[in-house]
Amino acid sequence: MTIAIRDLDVTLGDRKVLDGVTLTVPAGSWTAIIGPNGAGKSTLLRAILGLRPGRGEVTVAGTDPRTLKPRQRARMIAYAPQNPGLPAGMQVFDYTLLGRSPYIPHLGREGARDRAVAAEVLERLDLTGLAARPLDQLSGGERQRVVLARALAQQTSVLLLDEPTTALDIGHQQQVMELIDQLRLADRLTVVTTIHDLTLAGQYADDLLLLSAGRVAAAGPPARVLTRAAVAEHFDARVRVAPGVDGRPILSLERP
Ligand SMILES: Nc1ncnc2c1ncn2[C@@H]1O[C@H](COP(=O)(O)OP(=O)(O)OP(=O)(O)O)[C@@H](O)[C@H]1O
Repeated sequence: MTIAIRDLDVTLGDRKVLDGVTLTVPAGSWTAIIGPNGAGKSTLLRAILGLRPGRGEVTVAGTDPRTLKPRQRARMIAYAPQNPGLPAGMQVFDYTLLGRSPYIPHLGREGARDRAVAAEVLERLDLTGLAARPLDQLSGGERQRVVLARALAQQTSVLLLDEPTTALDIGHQQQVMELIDQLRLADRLTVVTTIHDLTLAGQYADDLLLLSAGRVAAAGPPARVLTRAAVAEHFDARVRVAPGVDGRPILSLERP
């Protein structure tokens, strides 16, 4: 499913948080939204979900998500927020099963297939051993993977992930990014993630969108967007940028 945004303005309170944002994410591709704190990255993800009113065009597979009922939307788009409120006391397995809600009839119960999907997702995220653990007894990184598990259990064609790797150790970062990439290739998922680790973003995404103060500062393949000058200008950081083995940029901080 292709995501298309044209000239999107979003105002929150009295601030214009997104200003004339245009973005196309072709079906089956991965775009990472990067930018400094407060640039509008999470707001843009929520706009793709149809949860941020704004002026301009937003479509997912030709449909404006703002016109969808929550259940319809949840069958099309899965969203893993940055810091979701987790129901304390609920077990990991039951929380993951919530991802199946859009497929369970009203007043109905989940079926064997729903339980199988939840179990499989937990297995792929290395969480099977935690299935019976209450959510309030998880580490930050475990919690983050459980939120992703719930989103993956929705089995949608579009996956929106807000900072999916921030709390993860390097091994789990790699595992999560590889898993997202495998799912994308196997099921032709369209993926949009916000991400602060610029090298990680550049290693996995087809395209990067650099937001700065609500505007698109640069967009395109990682090597074109992640330049020393752009990082200096928009993040106020000094970095060295070198091409990795596959030509994708590797950034390292330089001490001033
Ligand atoms: N409900 C709101 N009302 C008013 N301003 C808001 C609201 N939500 C977010 N903002 C402001 O909008 C701007 C963009 O916020 P957003 O969360 O989209 O940034 P971000 O790029 O995801 O930041 P970060 O990297 O820190 O997560 C920020 O300045 C924030 O303070």
